[in-house]
This record gives sequence, structure tokens and C-alpha cells, in this order.
Amino acid sequence: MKRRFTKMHGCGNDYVYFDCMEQKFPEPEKNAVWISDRHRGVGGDGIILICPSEVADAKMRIFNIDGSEGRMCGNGIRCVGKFLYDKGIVHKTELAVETLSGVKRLSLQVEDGAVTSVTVDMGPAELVPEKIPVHLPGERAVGAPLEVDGETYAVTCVSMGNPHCVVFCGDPDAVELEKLGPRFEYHPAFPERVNTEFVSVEDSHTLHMRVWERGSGETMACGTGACASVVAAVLNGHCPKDKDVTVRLRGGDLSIRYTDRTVWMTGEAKIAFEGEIEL
Ligand SMILES: N[C@H](CCC[C@H](N)C(=O)O)C(=O)O
Repeated sequence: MKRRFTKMHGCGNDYVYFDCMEQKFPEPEKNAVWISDRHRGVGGDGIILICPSEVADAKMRIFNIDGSEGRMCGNGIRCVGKFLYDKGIVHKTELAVETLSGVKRLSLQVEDGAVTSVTVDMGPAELVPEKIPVHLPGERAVGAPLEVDGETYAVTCVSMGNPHCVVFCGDPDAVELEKLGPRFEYHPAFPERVNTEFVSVEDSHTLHMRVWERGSGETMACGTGACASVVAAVLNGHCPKDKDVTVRLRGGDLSIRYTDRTVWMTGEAKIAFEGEIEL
């Protein structure tokens, strides 16, 4: 069966998108693995299905490179907003997209009839350890000691609908991510695995971040991870609340604002190319 796809990315965090508004997608957990393969498939950090919803304009389902289903994807949801508007599926710039972590509201910025960037109300940051989930004591894990591979790290754990472990360090580019990333991802403290961000503080409104994503490895950017990093920076006294913080990622910049009610994320959404595969 031939199936059209749209390759999109936000700051280089690239997924293969499928319009499932009228046609289901078969075995996403299995097909995500070969489609994401950068040598044998289309190539990407996973696949994203755009499906009908009874409570929003559409429903987003995201599958990582290893076929595991993510509960939320920040870069992905911005591209879903772009897809819905640019393809004429919706004709408005204020949208709602259903995810496994609830309905998120999007504001689309449009230039010459196409979406260039999107602001997402990501919902409130979750800090209670058992809701992240992480097996650490106390009401929240902020700068908590965690031994990983014989070293003790100060970790701040946040859920943005998916689990994150933020580690502040001097130089994220000096971290041996290929070695350390999986040690955090599969650490027994994280019963559902974890996305891990290594972050340096450039100034009170600028962070530099690299990420090892659960199920996908290092990616060029992580929207939920950028949100978690700003939340962690505020909780650790590096950045102010209620102000825009720029997160510099390998693939580009995101603007994040952490408030008591919610976390706001603004960033690009781009189409790279379209094509067709045989399923
Ligand atoms: N790997 C993540 C899903 C993708 C999140 C990331 N790409 C983003 O932009 O938020 C997880 O399994 O929780």
C-alpha cells in the first residue's frame, strides 16, 4: 500500500508525518523503526501521526525511533499546527491538538499564507516525583543527588507530559552523550525511562542545551526538554520566572516562558520535503 508522507522539523528535530485524518496507519510501533532509519528508510527522529479527534482539531501520536510511543512532543506539535493550516485542514490560527498528555492550545504565526512559527501552551510543569515518574525522595527533585555510572549528579526532574531529567554542567558539548545518555535513559530511578538534558547557563535569560531523548538518542532539539530545562533553571535560581528564556539547541533556538499557570514555548516549524513510501 502506497502512503504519502511529509518530512517536517522544528530546530532540526525531524519526524516523518502521516495524514491519518481519513486513513488509519498500520502498526506504527513496527513501521516507525524502519521509516526512521536514515539509511534504509525516510530518516527521522521518529514518526508522527495526525489523526481525527473528538475533543480538538486533531490528535497527535508520536513514535520514537525505537517504536516506543511518546506522550508529548514539543517540536512535533508545532509542525502538526503548521501541517493542519498549510494543508487547508483548518482555516484558523488558534488551534487545539489532543495528545496523550492532554489537549494543547496553539497560536500560529503566518506569513504569505504559510505558518512560520508557533506558540504552544504546554500546560503546567509537573514536579511531584511519582508523577514524573522518578524514584527520588521528597515533594520535588530539585538538585537531587543521583548516582549514574559511579558519578553523583545533581538532577532536577520535571514532567512536561513526558519525563525529563535536567543536569546543569559547565559545557554540554563536552559531555560524552553517546555513553552517558543511555545510562540515564535506562537508570532504575526512571521506571518509564527518561529524556535527559545537559544544560549550561549563559546568562539569566539564555541556556545552552543538549539532549539524549528516550527512544531516539541525541536529537538536534527537544521542545519538551527545552521547557523542562527552563523550569529547572528557575527552580535552581539561574533564571527568573515569567520571563522569556532563550534555549540554544544544536538545531536552533526556542523561546520558553515558565509561569505559575503554564509553560509557553515558541519556535519554528518547517517542511523539508514530501514523498511516498510502500507500507
Ligand atoms: N522522546 C520523547 C518524545 C519526543 C519529545 C521531543 N522530540 C520534543 O520535541 O518534545 C519521549 O519519549 O518522551
